[in-house]
Amino acid sequence: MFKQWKEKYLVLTVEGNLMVCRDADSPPDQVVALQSNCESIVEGKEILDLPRLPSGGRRDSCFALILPQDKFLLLMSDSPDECTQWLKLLRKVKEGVTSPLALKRQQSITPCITDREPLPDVSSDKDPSSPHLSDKGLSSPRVRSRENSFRHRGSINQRPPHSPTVAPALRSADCLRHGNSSDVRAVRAVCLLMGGAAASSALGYLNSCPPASSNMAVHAPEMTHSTAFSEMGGGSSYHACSQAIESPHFNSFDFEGDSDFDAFDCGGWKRKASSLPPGPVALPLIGNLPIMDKRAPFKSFMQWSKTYGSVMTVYLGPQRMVVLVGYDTVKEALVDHAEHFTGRAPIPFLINVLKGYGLVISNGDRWRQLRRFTLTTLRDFGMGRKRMEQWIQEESRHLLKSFEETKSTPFDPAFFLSRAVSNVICSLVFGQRFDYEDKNFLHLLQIISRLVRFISSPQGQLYNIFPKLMQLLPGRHHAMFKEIDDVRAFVMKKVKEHEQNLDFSDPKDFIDCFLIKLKQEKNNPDTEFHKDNMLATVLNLFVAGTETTSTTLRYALMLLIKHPHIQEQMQREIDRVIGQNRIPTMDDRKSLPFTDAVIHEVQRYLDIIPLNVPHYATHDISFRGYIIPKDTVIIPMLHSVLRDEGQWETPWTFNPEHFLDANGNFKKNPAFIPFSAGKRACVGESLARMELFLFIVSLLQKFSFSSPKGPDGVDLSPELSSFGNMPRFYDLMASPR
Ligand code: HEM
Repeated sequence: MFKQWKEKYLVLTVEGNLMVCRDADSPPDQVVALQSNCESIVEGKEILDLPRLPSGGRRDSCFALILPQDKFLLLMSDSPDECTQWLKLLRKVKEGVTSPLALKRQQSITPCITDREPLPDVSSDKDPSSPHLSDKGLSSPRVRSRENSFRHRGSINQRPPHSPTVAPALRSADCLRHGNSSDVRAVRAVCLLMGGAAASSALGYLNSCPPASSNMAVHAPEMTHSTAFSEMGGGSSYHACSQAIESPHFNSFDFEGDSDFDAFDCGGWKRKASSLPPGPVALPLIGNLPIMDKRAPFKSFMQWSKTYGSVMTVYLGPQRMVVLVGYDTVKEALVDHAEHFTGRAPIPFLINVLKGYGLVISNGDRWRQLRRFTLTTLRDFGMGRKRMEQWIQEESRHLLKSFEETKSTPFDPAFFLSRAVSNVICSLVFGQRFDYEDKNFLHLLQIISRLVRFISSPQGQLYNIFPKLMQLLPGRHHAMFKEIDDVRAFVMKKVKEHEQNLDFSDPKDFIDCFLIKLKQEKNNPDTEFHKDNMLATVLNLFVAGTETTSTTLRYALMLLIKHPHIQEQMQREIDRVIGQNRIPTMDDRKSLPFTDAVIHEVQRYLDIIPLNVPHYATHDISFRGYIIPKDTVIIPMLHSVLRDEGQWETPWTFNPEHFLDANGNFKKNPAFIPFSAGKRACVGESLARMELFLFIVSLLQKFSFSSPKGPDGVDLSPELSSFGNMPRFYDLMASPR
C-alpha cells in the first residue's frame, strides 16, 4: 500500500546503474541499468497523476524513470535546481553522451555527494552544475552510524570509510560506491515514493529473489540490516555490477518488515487490491453500515478520515465508495483531474424516478450533449444576465406582498419561499410563473419538498443501498414514487401544450428549445435529444432549481433571526447603499460587501449537500498513489471543504468575517464550493446566486425578521443530514420596517 515519500540514497555506478538504497550502508533495494533498462526519463510536469507531495515538495523537483512493463521509479529531489541537474546527468548517462566510465575518470563527477566527508579534491574539480549535498545530509545520523552498519559487519567493506587505498574484496573496482574512495560518488539522493501502485514500479528488483517467483507478497528477510551480503543469495551477487542485472525480474518486498508491502510488481499504475485507499474494515454485504452514523454519514466519514487520511475506501452495504476529504484533495480531484472525476454514480432512487434518463444521472456522451445544451439554453434565456435579474425582481415583488399579508403574525416561510424560487425556474423552463394561490402548483412543491427530504432520510439512503430488496418491502418509498408520478404528469402536460403552440422561429423557453433540437436531430442515430431525456432533464431543473435555493433562503432567515445584530448590520448597509425604495439590482452587490459576505457564509454554514451528489469512476483512476477501480462511487465531500480547518478561521462558527478582509471588503475563498467544482459542478449556480442575493436584499430592505420564540428558540441543527442537510421547519414573523 502507498505509505509516504521516503528519503533514499541513490548511487550511480560507473556502469551506468542507478542503485536505490535505503541508506548509505544498505545494499540496493533496486538497481536500474540506465542504458538498457530505462525507457525514458520524464519530468514532474509531464507526470499526469503525481501523487500527493510531502510538505515543501514541488512538482518541478520530481522526475520518473520509466522502466519496462509499465513500471517506473518516481523520485523527488530537494529543489528544482537539483532536479534539473539530476535529470541532466541521468539523461547523459542513459543516452551514452557521457559514459559512466568517463564520469569516473573525471574526478569531479557528480552528483558528488558522498556518505563521508567531502574529499579535498572534490570541490575544486566539481562540475558547478552538479547537485550538491546539503550539510544536513552529510551529518545525517544514519551516515555516522556506519561503523555498526550492515556493510561493516559483512565481508565486503572491511576498510575504514575514508581509506582510498583498501580495495574491497568482493566489489567491483568500477563501482562508484564501493570502489576506490576517490571514486566514491555515493549520493544522498532524493525522496522516493514508497509503496502502492505509485511506487511499486521497479522497486522489487533484486537478484537475490528466486527468479521464478512471481508472488506478489514476497518478503525480503534477506534485506534486513542484520543480514550480511553473503547471506543474500551469494556473496557479491547483490552487486549492481553482477550478471543478474541483465535479466531483472520484479517482485514484492516489504522493506520495512511490517507486512506493508512497499513495493510490488503491479504493472505500473494498474489496480491491485492493495492499491485501494485505506478505510475501516468492512463486513460482507453490509460493509461499514454497522459503524456508520445513519442520520449523518458525513460525520462518520470525517471521523474515519482522521485515521485513514483524505482518500479512503468505505463500503455502504456492498457498494464500494472512495471518499475524498478536505479542500486540497477534493480540488485536486474535481478540478486538476476533472477529466477522470466527472462520472455520476448510479443513484437507484433517482434512476427509478427519472427512468434512467436526464442530465443529473447520465454519463458519457448523453451527459455531454445534455449538459452543453442545458447550459447554452439557460444562458440564452438570461441565466446570470439582466433578463433573469428582471424576472427575479418581479418575483421578489410577489414575495414581499405575500409576506406583507401575514401582518407580522408567525408563519412557516417554507412554501412562501419555494413558490417564489420555483417560479423563477418555471419561467425559464415552462415559460410561465404560477399564482401563489394555485393549488396544483403548491401540491407539486410539497411533493418536491418531500422528495428531497425522503432522499435525505435514512430510509431513502437504505433504498439507494439495497434497491432490489427495498422494492420488495413495504415502506414510504412506494408512496413517494406515486407522488412523483404527479410531477411527471404535470411536466408531460406542459410538454404537450408546448408542442401544440410551438413557434420554431421564436422559442420561448427551455422546452421549446428542446423540442426544436429534437426535430433538428431526428435523423441523427446518436442523438440524445428525445422525449425521455427531455422529460427527465426538465424534471431535474424543476426539482434542483426549486428545493436547494429555497431551503438556503429559509435557512438564511433562520440564521438572521438567531443573529439579530448581523441582520441589523445588513439592513444598515442596504439602507445606506440602496435606500428603502429603490429595487435592488445585481450591480449593488459590489457596494454591499457585508451583505454579500453574510450570504456566502449562510451557504458555507448550511452546507446543504454535505456529501455532494455522488460521482463515479467510469474507468480505473489513479489518484494520489492509489487506484480507484472502475465502478467505484466517489464522494468528493463538500462538507469537508466547507469546514476545512486549514481554509477557514472558525469553520464551525457562523462567521461572515470569513468573507471579509481587514478593510471590510468582500474576500473570496477558493474553498467556498457549495455548488461543487469542476466539469460536473451545478449548472444553476449563477441563477441560484442571483436569486439568493436579490431575494435576501429585497426582504431585508422591507422587513425585520424575528421568531415568536426569540433568537434562542431557533434550532439551527438540521433535521435530516444524509444526502442533504435539511433545516427544521420553523415559524417566523416578518415585521415591516
Ligand atoms: C443554492 C442552490 C444550489 C446548490 C447549493 C446546488 C448544488 C449543486 C451540487 C452540489 C450539485 C452536484 C455537483 C456535482 O456533481 O459535482 C448540483 C448539480 C446540479 N444542479 Fe445545482 N445547486 C443549486 C441550485 C441549482 C439550480 C437553481 C438549478 C437549476 C437551474 C440547479 C441544477 C442542477 C443540475 C441540473 C445539476 C446536475 C449537473 C450535472 O450533473 O451535470 N441547481 N447542484
